[in-house]
Amino acid sequence: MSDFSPREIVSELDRHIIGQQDAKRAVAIALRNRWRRQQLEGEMREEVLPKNILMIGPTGVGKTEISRRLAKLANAPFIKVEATKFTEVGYVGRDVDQIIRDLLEAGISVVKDVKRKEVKARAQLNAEERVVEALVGHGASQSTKESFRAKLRSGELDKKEIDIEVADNSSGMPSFEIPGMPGSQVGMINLNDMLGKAMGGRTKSRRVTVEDSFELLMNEESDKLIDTDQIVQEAIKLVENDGIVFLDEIDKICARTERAGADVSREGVQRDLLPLIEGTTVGTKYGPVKTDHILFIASGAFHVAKPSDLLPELQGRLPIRVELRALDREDFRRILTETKASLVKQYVALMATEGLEIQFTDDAIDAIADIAVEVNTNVENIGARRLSTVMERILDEVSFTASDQSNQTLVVDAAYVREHIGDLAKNADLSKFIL
Ligand SMILES: Nc1ncnc2c1ncn2[C@@H]1O[C@H](COP(=O)(O)OP(=O)(O)OP(=O)(O)O)[C@@H](O)[C@H]1O
Repeated sequence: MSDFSPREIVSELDRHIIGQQDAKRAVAIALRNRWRRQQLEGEMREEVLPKNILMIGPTGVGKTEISRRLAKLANAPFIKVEATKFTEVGYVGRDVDQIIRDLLEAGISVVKDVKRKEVKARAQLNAEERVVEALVGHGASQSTKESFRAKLRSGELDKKEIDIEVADNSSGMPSFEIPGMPGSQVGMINLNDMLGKAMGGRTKSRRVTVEDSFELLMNEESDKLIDTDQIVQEAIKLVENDGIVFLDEIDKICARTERAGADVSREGVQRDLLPLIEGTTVGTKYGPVKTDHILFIASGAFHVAKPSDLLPELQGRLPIRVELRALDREDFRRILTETKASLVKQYVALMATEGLEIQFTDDAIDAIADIAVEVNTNVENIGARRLSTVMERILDEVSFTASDQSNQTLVVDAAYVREHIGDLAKNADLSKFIL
């Protein structure tokens, strides 16, 4: 859990996302409130529920990005789910609880990463010991071992091939799921695990170079040092207290009174989601997970349906409303140049690996922003996502030829941009396919 103040959270988000201050502010408060809750004791701590957020705004303006960055900042487990996934044909009560199971898997990865880092130094030593043994054999004297260890550390032996024993995870047995049974993973017997344990963990011998053996052995050694049960317990706690679920396209599961039929299932989805948001306990193969304090960020364009079309109970559970505005030309300019890993910076860095220096002039940035606005207006407004397709098109040729252009400099100016987009942007039919 991070102890950033709301102001610090916003300024951290500012490095990646242009504008949308209201949304940044709302998520910053939500995150800080979680920290505040953790400082409370006893009953009060349980009583304080998260103030879930409803983000309203067109596609591609930063709704997901803000939430994802927030989760990263807090090292919180995060998943994005399309609410409409549950209205697809064949839905028949598809398990919304799966959201929480997936979130727990995300939580387990977060905890595992942290633990792996903690034990890295020890795992490294253990892995080294195994490589030395593979090189000199069990019976070798301490002094032989030491001299090989020194050679190993100097990288002298990197290319030498050795045989190592690693765990054999392929049991030859296909894993299976029980189709049509929601929640079938709960308590499902994992045959692979069972067989693995019964046989005391099988190993197989592999011939690899010293260099490659390290990664294999490091993973194995760090997993040995980490207590799996402890990881699961910590992950469950992390998910319950810090988990964030991003529910996209919530407006698409609003029931519109005039079209009954298909909407029955939509309202059904809202009803299914409600307990998760209100707080329930979901069974997972690792144990029960309480959802009371998980933060839900719902989002939608709400072009047709309005937030007031949601079930009243759901409206009540999404008390914080923030609007994200459509992006304009100036925003596009700033997204291209000011964000930490902007597309422009990414292309410059990629081409630099080939020894080709690319310089974007100011008027090139203007031109790219203009084209993105043009195509968004004429074809379909997909927000900042348009920048990726436009940039890809402009740099298509140089991406192909960069390998033959080392030690050169390419200046991308407005003329270059126009030349490589040509009339595409003006031709709505063509742009539909290419941009
Ligand atoms: N305001 C912004 N600043 C910087 N980058 C942005 C901004 N808005 C969008 N982007 C970029 O555009 C892409 C799409 O944005 P994002 O996934 O946040 O869309 P969204 O608003 O969640 O839309 P949808 O509801 O369709 O998922 C991302 O790669 C993101 O980095």
